Amino acid sequence: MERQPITTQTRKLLSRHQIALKKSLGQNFLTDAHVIGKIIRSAELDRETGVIEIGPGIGALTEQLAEYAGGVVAVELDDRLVPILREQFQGQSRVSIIHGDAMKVDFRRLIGEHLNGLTKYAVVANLPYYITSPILMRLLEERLPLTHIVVMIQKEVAERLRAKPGTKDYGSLTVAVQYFAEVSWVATVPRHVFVPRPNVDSAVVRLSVRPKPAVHVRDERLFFRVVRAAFNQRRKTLSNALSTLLLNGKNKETLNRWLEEVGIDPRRRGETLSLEEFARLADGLADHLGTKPNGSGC
Ligand SMILES: C[S@@+](CC[C@H](N)C(=O)[O-])C[C@H]1O[C@@H](n2cnc3c(N)ncnc32)[C@H](O)[C@@H]1O
Repeated sequence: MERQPITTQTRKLLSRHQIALKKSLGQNFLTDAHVIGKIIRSAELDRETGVIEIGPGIGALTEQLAEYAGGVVAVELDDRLVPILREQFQGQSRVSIIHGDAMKVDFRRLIGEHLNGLTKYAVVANLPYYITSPILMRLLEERLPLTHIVVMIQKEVAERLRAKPGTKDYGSLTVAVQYFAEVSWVATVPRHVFVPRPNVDSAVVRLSVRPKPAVHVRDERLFFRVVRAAFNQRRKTLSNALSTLLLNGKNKETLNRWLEEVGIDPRRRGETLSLEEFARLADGLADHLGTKPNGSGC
């Protein structure tokens, strides 16, 4: 019922401002109030929660975030949309519109400047799909004070985030995201609720950020190097994939012995390893290669 008005509103607004949407900026605007409702409910907002929104577009989601959250900082890259947003939220002290690139802005500073005094922080967004993986990794790796992230992303990528070992969707993004957060599926979203309609279906997922990573590792950098190496050459055995990376292909026998020491069969493929096994493997290798203090991961 409510779909028609939002679609009409969106089209009218864009045409009034003579804005042709840019595919290169991932501009597919959400026009379904029910889907917006699902995102909002999953975000569990209250007046103590500050929200960072990435890519507010013309503000359909922003409006609802402002209704329920204690404050909203919305970061939009397209300079044609920023004045429309500023006009729309004029006089609403809880909403700050920032013109900037979500891959570059200093989120910690935005929280300090615009969401000061709130006690919880979340990211809620219908993401521009071309930055999905790097922005999620950025948000998680920087260890921002976020309790959760609720995002609409391409369904295919959402499947990768929640994948289990040994499946085709399981990859380095899965391991990295599940290391930092617990992933839950909120909703599958068909392509027809967007203007313009994208070529793929979408999904809303919630990442509940873990107070501590899912597994303890002694050298986080090495852990992520091992994960990347294992998936870079998915069809290779661990023995082959890791010896290329860690030992320039030399000393495969030594590496096999190290793998066996931690109870991992060198003939296995990396894509079959659970997070716990990757952690055990990385810690075992750290014993032989030396460790570095834990710092930024991937
Ligand atoms: C999928 S649309 C979502 C729009 C709106 N939130 C909605 O749900 O209808 C993505 C938005 O992100 C903006 N965007 C694209 N790249 C961005 C970036 N690097 N930083 C911030 N915003 C970006 C686009 O201009 C667009 O407004």
